[in-house]
Amino acid sequence: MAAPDASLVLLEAERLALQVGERWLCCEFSLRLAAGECLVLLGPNGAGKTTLLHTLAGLRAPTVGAVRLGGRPYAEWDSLAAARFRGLLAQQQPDHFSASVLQTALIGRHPHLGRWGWESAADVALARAALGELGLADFAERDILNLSGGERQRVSIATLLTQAPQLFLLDEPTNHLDLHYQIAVLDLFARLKGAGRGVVMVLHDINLAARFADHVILLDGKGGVLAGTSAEILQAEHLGRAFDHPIRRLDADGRTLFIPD
Ligand SMILES: Nc1ncnc2c1ncn2[C@@H]1O[C@H](COP(=O)(O)OP(=O)(O)OP(=O)(O)O)[C@@H](O)[C@H]1O
Repeated sequence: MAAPDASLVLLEAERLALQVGERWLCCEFSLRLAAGECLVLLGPNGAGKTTLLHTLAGLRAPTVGAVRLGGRPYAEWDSLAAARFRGLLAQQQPDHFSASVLQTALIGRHPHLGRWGWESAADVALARAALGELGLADFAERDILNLSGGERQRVSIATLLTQAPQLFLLDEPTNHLDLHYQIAVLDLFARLKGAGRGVVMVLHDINLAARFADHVILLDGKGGVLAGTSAEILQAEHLGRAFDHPIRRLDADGRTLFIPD
């Protein structure tokens, strides 16, 4: 794999603040994600993680401040070019119609297709390879309406891999996944990060955040934000305050673990 070009800034947010209705989800903060880095968004239910992720994805405008993708505001991006640069794994997949797993994974190629929109043999090969990465090689002809929750989540991740963006924005990527696939999926994104991609993900598991994050943004659900390196933010005191529950830090075999008291 090529060494990451850390000088390439994939995503920046400057003096960002977000409001929904009358409520401020977060006060002003800034972030900068370079190629080869992983940022994890943490916080209690309703704190604003998905809203922040969607703002970083350019799906909604910030209330205050600016977001830049690859150095340019979203307004200066053509939507297809932006879809080739950043891809979003949404929290839920609204499936209304039958489609095969392979057809679904191929949706990831849409931003790359030419004028007539036909997928080539190379596109199909990419989709099949992505399904293989997620342990779905034998699922290509299955109907997405008949999959288990974890299988459907893996198809969504395969679709995002098929899209092959520079920057991955993941809303709870471990949703519905068993222990094996939680680690397998996060290891996969760690490898992509090592190859120079960027990763921003919402997680609920503090220990997975400790294992995979370089940077953390911790929302406390009352408008407060802590942003910094993983070591700076993942401290029992900060976490306990944000989650409104005492949390203890344990160090075992060179690993840090956080457990609720
Ligand atoms: N369009 C909207 N109008 C009003 N309130 C909204 C809107 N969108 C989101 N909210 C509220 O904003 C808050 C933040 O929602 P968000 O989905 O970003 O939280 P979250 O941190 O991702 O939560 P969870 O951990 O439960 O997924 C919630 O209280 C939600 O009800």
